[in-house]
Amino acid sequence: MGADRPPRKERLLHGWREDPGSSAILTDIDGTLAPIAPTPDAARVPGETRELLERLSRRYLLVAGISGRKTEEARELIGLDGVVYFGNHGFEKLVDGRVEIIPEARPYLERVQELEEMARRELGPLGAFVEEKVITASVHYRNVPREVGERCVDFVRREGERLGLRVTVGRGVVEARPPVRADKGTAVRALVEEYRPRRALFMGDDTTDLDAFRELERLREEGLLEEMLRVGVASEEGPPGIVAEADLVVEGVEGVADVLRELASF
Ligand SMILES: O=P(O)(O)OC[C@H]1O[C@H](O[C@H]2O[C@H](CO)[C@@H](O)[C@H](O)[C@H]2O)[C@H](O)[C@@H](O)[C@@H]1O
Repeated sequence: MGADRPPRKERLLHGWREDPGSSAILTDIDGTLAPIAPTPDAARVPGETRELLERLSRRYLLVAGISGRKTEEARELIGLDGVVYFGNHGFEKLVDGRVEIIPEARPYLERVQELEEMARRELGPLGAFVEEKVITASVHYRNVPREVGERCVDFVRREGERLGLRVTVGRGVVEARPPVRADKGTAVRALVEEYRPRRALFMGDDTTDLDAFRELERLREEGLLEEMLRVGVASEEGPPGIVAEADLVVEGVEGVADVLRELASF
């Protein structure tokens, strides 16, 4: 019997392929769709991945990009109108072509700006890159020596805490955000409540993607989803939870492309 069983990936994706009209495909972008690049502006979503997403967005109930990037950049990277976009780790979404920041986060705008400016002054001269993101702050240390990277993390942790912000560490980046209940998990919940899929999957590679994984599980426990799937993208840099909490582990963006091909093979 074992020999005739379809491979694990195929079995796990069966429900999605059989019933695309009730199925949601939710995905992170950097490190999941787009290979990690030395700098944020050098990242690209491969052409084949975009074509697959385009086909999927026409067939499935929902395809959404839920990114740590600013929403406009998430939109630009995927480049498809048929996809729904959330940016800044769930603090923003694209509504009718306009970016909406969640209202609870607005009172923290100045503090995030303050942190960004301090980081630019203190860490910029050491080679760190401070991305301009408005409602969250990201200090990139991929291209600096290890000790400078540690200094970036310490600095953002210390100053972020002083300003009352929440700090997370990702792949070559330390980020600060308003301490309100918004993350990739709240974005997943909002989409499930709006589109009412029977099943939803999320694909991700980094720290803030774990919020989406955990929310999917809660949604299934609450009965809002019949089925869910957490696709973890393994990498040397990613947090261990991405593999430990995933139902399906794939290797890098090539593994993600395989999942998309499988979902698109109808
Ligand atoms: O949630 P995501 O869509 O994965 O966004 C997470 C962060 O991605 C970007 O930074 C990462 O990708 C860069 C390009 O490959 C890389 O140079 C950097 O080291 C990574 O951390 C983006 O620039 C950040 O704003 C996102 O938060």
